[in-house]
Amino acid sequence: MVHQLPIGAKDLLPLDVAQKRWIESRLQNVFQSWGYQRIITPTLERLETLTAGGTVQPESVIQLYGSGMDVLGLRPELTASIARAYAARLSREVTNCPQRLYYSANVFRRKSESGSPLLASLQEYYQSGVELLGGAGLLADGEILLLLAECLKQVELTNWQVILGDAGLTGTLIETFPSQYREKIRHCLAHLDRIQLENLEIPDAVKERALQLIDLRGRPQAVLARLSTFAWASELSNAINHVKSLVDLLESAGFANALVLDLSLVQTFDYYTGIVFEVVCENHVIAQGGRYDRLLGVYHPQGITYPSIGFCLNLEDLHQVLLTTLPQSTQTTDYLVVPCTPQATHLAFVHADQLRTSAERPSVELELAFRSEQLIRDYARSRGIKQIAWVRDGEAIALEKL
Ligand SMILES: N[C@@H](Cc1c[nH]c[nH+]1)C(=O)O
Repeated sequence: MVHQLPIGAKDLLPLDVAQKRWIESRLQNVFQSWGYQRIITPTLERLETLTAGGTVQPESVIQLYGSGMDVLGLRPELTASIARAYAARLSREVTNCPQRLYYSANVFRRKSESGSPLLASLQEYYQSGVELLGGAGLLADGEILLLLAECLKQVELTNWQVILGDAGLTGTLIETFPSQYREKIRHCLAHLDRIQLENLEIPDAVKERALQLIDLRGRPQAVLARLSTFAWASELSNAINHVKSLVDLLESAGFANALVLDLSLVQTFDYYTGIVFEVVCENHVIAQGGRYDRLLGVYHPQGITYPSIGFCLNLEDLHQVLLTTLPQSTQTTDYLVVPCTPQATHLAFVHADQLRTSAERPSVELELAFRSEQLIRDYARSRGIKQIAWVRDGEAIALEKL
C-alpha cells in the first residue's frame, strides 16, 4: 500500500524549513522591536468560537468531533482566537491597553473547488502576524501599516503594492443598495468582476452606482478626487477624511508609489469595520489585514468591545516570491567524528561531546558504519563537512581538514 498525503497537504523538508525559518525569524525580530509579544493559541477551537458573529463561514473550517457533543474546528486564521483569548482580559486601565501581540502558526482551510464538500481538500498554511488590541485612530492604523512595510523591508521584498480600502465605508455604500441586490453586488466587488456586474439583472440606477463603486480603485489622490464628485459621498465625510489622513501619512512615509486605494476591496473574513488592506507582489497576496472594532465584543461576556487592528503575512506566498533570495542550502555540520574500530566507539562519543561543548559550539555528527576512509571522505565532502576527526583506540585523535 502506498501511503499518500491527504490532498492539499505537504511535507516541509529541511531546506524548506531553513527558508521558512529565515523568513519567520526576520519577521519576529521586527515584531519584537516594535514591542509586540508572542501569543500561542490552540490549533483546535470550538466551531462556534471560530464562527461567532458570522465572521468566519463554517464551510471553510475543517471540523472534528470532540468528547461530548462539542463540534471543534481547526483554526482557519488566528484573529478570532486572539480576540477570544483577550476579550475578557482587557480593561480600560492604562496598564492594560493596548496589547501588542504577535504569532507565527499554522492555519487550516477547507477548499472546495467544485462546491462539493466531498471533494474539498485540506489546505494547511503558515501565517505570521500581529494584533494591536485596544488601539484606535490614525496612530494605530499608521503603526500597523508602517510595521507591515518594515516587515517587507526586512525580508528584502521589493515591487510590492498595498491595496487599501475601508470596510466601514464600503459596507455603508453597499447598505445603500436595496437589500435584495446587496449580496450579488458584494460578490462582484469582492471578485472585481466588472463584466458580471454589468450583466446583473438589477435596475439601471442601482447598477450605475455599483459600477461607480467598482471603479473607485487607483492612485489614492485620483480616487479621492473622483469620490468627492459623487453627491452620496458627502454623508460619509468622517470615514473619507480618515482615509485621506492615512493616505497622507503613508505617502509621507515613502509609500507613494506602492499605494493603491480601492474602495471596493472586500476581504474573505467578515469582521472588518474600518480600514482593510492587502499586500500584493507578482500575483501573490503576501499579507492582509484590517481594523475590527466589534470582534472583541462578540467574545466578551457583557459584549464590551475594544477597537483593534492587525495583519498577517502568508508565509507560502512570501516564500514563493522570495525563492531566489532565500538561503539555498541547509546548515552544514562542522565536524564528522569517526570511530575507526568498534573499540574506539566510547572514545568517539566522548570526543564528539568535547567538541560540541567547546567555545565555538560547533555541530558534530558521528560516523555510524565503519565505512572505508574513502567512502567516509566522499560522504563528508558531499555534505559540506569541513573537518574529520579520526578516533583510534589508544592513539591521539587525528584531525583532517577537507
Ligand atoms: N486573520 C486575518 C488577517 C488579520 C489579522 N488581523 C486582522 N486581520 C487573515 O487570516 O486573513
